[in-house]
Amino acid sequence: MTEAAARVSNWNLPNAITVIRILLAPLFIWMLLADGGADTPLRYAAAALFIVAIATDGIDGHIARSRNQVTDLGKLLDPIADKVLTGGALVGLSILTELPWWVTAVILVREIGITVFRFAVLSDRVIPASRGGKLKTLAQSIAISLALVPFPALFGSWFDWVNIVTMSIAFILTVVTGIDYLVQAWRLSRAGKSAA
Ligand SMILES: O=P(O)(O)OC[C@H](O)CO
Repeated sequence: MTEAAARVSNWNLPNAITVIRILLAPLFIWMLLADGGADTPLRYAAAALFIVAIATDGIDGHIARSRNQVTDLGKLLDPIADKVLTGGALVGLSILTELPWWVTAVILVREIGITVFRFAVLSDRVIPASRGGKLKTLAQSIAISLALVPFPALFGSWFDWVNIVTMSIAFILTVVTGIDYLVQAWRLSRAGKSAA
């Protein structure tokens, strides 16, 4: 744990917002699947809840920095909250057959992999989200938000292409930033071996 982060209490507003984001995920997934994904008010409500919950990602980080309430717990929990929400949405969309399972599987393997990596090195250091990781989460959030609102039913099937393009960008960024973390992990393990 870093010394500065160790002095700040974990009981603070930014961490509370992050925990609320995690707790909202099961409700969101239930709302998405309850009507079988049909174009009903519940589907729109699920999309709205996802957008509000994922938007707080920037808010908790901003509050933490502006109030000097950055904690190691927050650095660890924040990416987990994002992954619970985005992962839940991707699994939900695949269950509804609106997104191929292989896309969801590759993204989940990357997201779970980096989380395991974060916990594996926890005794040495906390690995915060990289710039690339933040950009990837933004791209995923946009792609998933667009996929959750049944835009093709509203505006026509050309909107399917908007979904394919935005999800492809999110997918590529997910894989590229995942490889970047793998390189980091490899460098860390080499540094550890040469220090031993
Ligand atoms: O790619 P990660 O695991 O660093 O996650 C990035 C975070 O979700 C950004 O808030």
